[in-house]
Amino acid sequence: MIELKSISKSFTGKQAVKNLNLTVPDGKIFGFLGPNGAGKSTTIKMMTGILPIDEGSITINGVDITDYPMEAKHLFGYVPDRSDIFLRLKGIEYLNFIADVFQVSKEVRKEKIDYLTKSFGIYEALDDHIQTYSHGMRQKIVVSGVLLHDPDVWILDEPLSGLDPKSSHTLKEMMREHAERGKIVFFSTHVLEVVEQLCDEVAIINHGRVQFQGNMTEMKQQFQDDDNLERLFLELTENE
Ligand SMILES: Nc1ncnc2c1ncn2[C@@H]1O[C@H](COP(=O)(O)OP(=O)(O)OP(=O)(O)O)[C@@H](O)[C@H]1O
Repeated sequence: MIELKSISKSFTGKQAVKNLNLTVPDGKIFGFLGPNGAGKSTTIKMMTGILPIDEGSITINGVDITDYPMEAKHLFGYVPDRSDIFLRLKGIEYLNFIADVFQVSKEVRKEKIDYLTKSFGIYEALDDHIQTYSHGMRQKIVVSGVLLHDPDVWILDEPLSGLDPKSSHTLKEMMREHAERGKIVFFSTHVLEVVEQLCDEVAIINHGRVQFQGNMTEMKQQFQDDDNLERLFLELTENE
């Protein structure tokens, strides 16, 4: 379970996240939906310990990210919204580096690297530098790195953007399998359709606050009953 308790974050006077509460249960694909600038990435950066939390606390499977950052970071894998990291490494060097950090054995890493990179169609590019990869290929190598060490909790910031339809389908299947194993898949998106297709549960964020949390049926009902949510719905569908 992931728990965010009354978290806030400001940037030079502007409050990006406001007293936000969220509980993400095990065994679910959980969508974090909101328009551009809603506060999704800022929240995710606090969940992953990249940004310090101004107020409030976050626990990942009971481990506080501020008090026990190393333990917490072993529990999750994170795909950032921008995948332009370690550009000077070759794809295979990056994956071996991640496998070393998370102490994945030689046999397991070979099998997983082969499986993941073949599934995402980047196996042939493993000896090239990440600098030469397209946005989608960079996304795929980062996703492969996360899945390589098999973390219980997946935290994915706009994971499907930039993926071709086949890889997008592959990743969605992997997300479903992970949730079916009782684990957490938490991902952000500004595309309502993705949430409708994929999620068991959703939280809708706007102007740094959670506007709604529930399952798909409840979400549709709320969209009909609530004028503010209906306006937000129109904003979200405009992006599709
Ligand atoms: N480093 C920063 N410095 C100043 N303001 C920031 C910073 N990061 C985010 N913000 C502001 O905080 C607000 C929330 O941004 P955030 O990136 O969390 O939104 P988002 O929901 O992830 O949007 P998108 O879908 O466009 O990625 C925005 O108004 C943004 O301009």
